[in-house]
Amino acid sequence: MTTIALVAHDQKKDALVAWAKTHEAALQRHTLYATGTTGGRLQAETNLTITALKSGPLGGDAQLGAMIAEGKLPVLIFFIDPLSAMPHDVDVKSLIRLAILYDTLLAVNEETAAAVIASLPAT
Ligand SMILES: O=C(CO)COP(=O)(O)O
Repeated sequence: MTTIALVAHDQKKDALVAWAKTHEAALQRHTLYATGTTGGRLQAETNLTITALKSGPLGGDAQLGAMIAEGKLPVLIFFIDPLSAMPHDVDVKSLIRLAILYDTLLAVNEETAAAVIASLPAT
């Protein structure tokens, strides 16, 4: 069982929910976290059990960054919107920076996320 965080910007939330439905059986074997709005969507639209943190712009990205820094989050699936300006751009950059710094498995699109999930031990 691996701890995984699922995060999507607004324009990518439909894609993440669809991806999570496709990979629901695999995701169920792991401990799941999400930022607030992403987590709410996943809780409403899948059968996954998810701990929802604060919404990204209100500190959710920072909470995930802290988990990474503390060695508590080895996998981050983060569907980033490359076409919209974000009020919390510094938080987004910080989260990505910490994921790189701590050698976190980081997926930013469906294909990479599928490969990451497939690489995790099932138990
Ligand atoms: O803003 C986010 C990531 O940067 C995601 O936050 P929400 O899931 O609360 O929309």
